[in-house]
Amino acid sequence: MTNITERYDIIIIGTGAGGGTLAHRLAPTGKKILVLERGDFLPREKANWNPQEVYQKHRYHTDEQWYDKEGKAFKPQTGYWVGGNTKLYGAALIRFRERDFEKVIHKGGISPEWPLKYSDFEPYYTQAEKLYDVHGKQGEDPTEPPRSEQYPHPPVSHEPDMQQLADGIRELGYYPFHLPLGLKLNESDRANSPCIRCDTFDGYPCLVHAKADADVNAIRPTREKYANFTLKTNAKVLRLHTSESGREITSVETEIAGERHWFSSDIVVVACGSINSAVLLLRSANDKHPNGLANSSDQVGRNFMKQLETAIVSIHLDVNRASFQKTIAVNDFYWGEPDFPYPMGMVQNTGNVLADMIPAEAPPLMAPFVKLVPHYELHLLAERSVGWWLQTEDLPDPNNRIRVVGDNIHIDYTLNNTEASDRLIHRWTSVLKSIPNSAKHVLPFSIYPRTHIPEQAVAHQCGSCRFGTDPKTSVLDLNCRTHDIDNLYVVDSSFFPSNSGANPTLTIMANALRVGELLAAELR
Ligand SMILES: Cc1cc2nc3c(=O)[nH]c(=O)nc-3n(C[C@H](O)[C@H](O)[C@H](O)COP(=O)(O)OP(=O)(O)OC[C@H]3O[C@@H](n4cnc5c(N)ncnc54)[C@H](O)[C@@H]3O)c2cc1C
Repeated sequence: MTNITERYDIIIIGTGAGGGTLAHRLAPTGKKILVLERGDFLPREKANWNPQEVYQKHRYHTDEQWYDKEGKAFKPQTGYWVGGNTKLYGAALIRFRERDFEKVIHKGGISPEWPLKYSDFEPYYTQAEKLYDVHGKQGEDPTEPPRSEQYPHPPVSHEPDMQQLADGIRELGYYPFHLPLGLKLNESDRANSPCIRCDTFDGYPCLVHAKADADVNAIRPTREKYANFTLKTNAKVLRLHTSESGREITSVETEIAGERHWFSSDIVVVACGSINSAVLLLRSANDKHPNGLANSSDQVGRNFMKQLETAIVSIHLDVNRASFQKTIAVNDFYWGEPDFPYPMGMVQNTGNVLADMIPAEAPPLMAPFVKLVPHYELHLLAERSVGWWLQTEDLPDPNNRIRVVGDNIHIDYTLNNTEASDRLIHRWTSVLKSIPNSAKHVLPFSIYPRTHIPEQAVAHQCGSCRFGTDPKTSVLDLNCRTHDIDNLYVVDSSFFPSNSGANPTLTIMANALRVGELLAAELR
């Protein structure tokens, strides 16, 4: 028998893009909200911007060990903080394309139709862009979906060397556009701008809190303003318990400072990120739900996706003087090209390549070189680099799944749709090689080492509890409520039926605002 420590109207587990945004949306209802977050506030310290600490020592990643499909242990590149993975994200906040919500034939299979369409998400994309300070420019990207409003902020400008590169790409007939980014930048008043356009952005926490993340933009302002909002940090939820009928969650078992607490509420929202949400449901198995909570369909944990990701570095003779390099994106190959009529994905800058990042991220082609050269040469290499990030949609496969074995988390994942990704790498490399020599960075003998992003990079994780109308093939209904348990919701990247080739987080935030509106009406 458990003693309920405290009772609330709603409990939200996790403070990332899903949970943090939902909490922000629901606080004005005046309902008693408890947010449980296993991490702490990420410390503000000089190490936030230290590439050695961040990229080589993984200072802000968990020490946990997970297991791949062969049972081999690996350290996941994920962090447990207030704000979740948005503390470290690159803040590229981009809408899915209209066709991403439809059934799409890929070279490697089928990306299924979503039960809701772009038009259902559009108003919430608009709200999410405002909440997360998105800077962008309409009319540059030929694949962009219709918008009801302009971007809330002007695009983040290209610095001169990046502008030259964008011009060179455009001269070839492509459409480079300003990457939509969530940050607090005022380019017309740089002296008072919170964002200083630094070279430590993508993958780094922001020391000056100028990145628009779920901690700074959602959780902190909510905590300051609303007395009905309670945040407990270092509060790891271990298990959800149900009533005898199995139809309601009756308590949320949580470990805080080594002690067990049981909280209860009318509504419980799981927002632990796609992997940990599935893990929590699976770990909470009981007599009524022997395969895990909300898992009568055997779909919890399945259809896990994370995109095919490749980093390419172009190295040139001239120094790249740009301080904040993550500004260019290209979608010309998003839906394929005439002789490859299948989606290939998106290209964007990675942000800066710094000397201390190279040993950690060294592409195979560079690895032997990196071992041999002293730091000074690495520095010369880094300052002549431009980083590119290529991402291609992976397709839902029931065998790509999250499992819990004993206490351990297993990620059974096999890459698919690889031909489309290979094609994108090949095409982008050929574009870089063809940029007219007038573009400062590109010389005929530029080299293009690349690395496939490995399994431990689970940044774009999604899809382990997909939403749908059929309880036999989906875990959540269209409101992200579990089909099996009346007061249980999952509001994070888990709900995606497919992944798209775009970055996932704006869609996670928009969905949290959509579900928040429904819950606010229900709680009234
Ligand atoms: C280096 C990096 C760069 C990225 N760049 C981009 C980008 O440019 N654009 C983009 O769109 N996306 C980017 N992403 C991905 C983005 O961060 C995620 O899509 C997003 O954070 C997912 O939101 P979420 O709410 O699903 O999960 P998360 O943000 O991971 O939040 C989950 C939260 O739940 C908490 N939690 C987990 N388990 C428990 C538990 N048992 N009890 C209590 N709390 C728990 C976690 O601590 C965390 O706070 C990037 C990610 C990384 C790591």
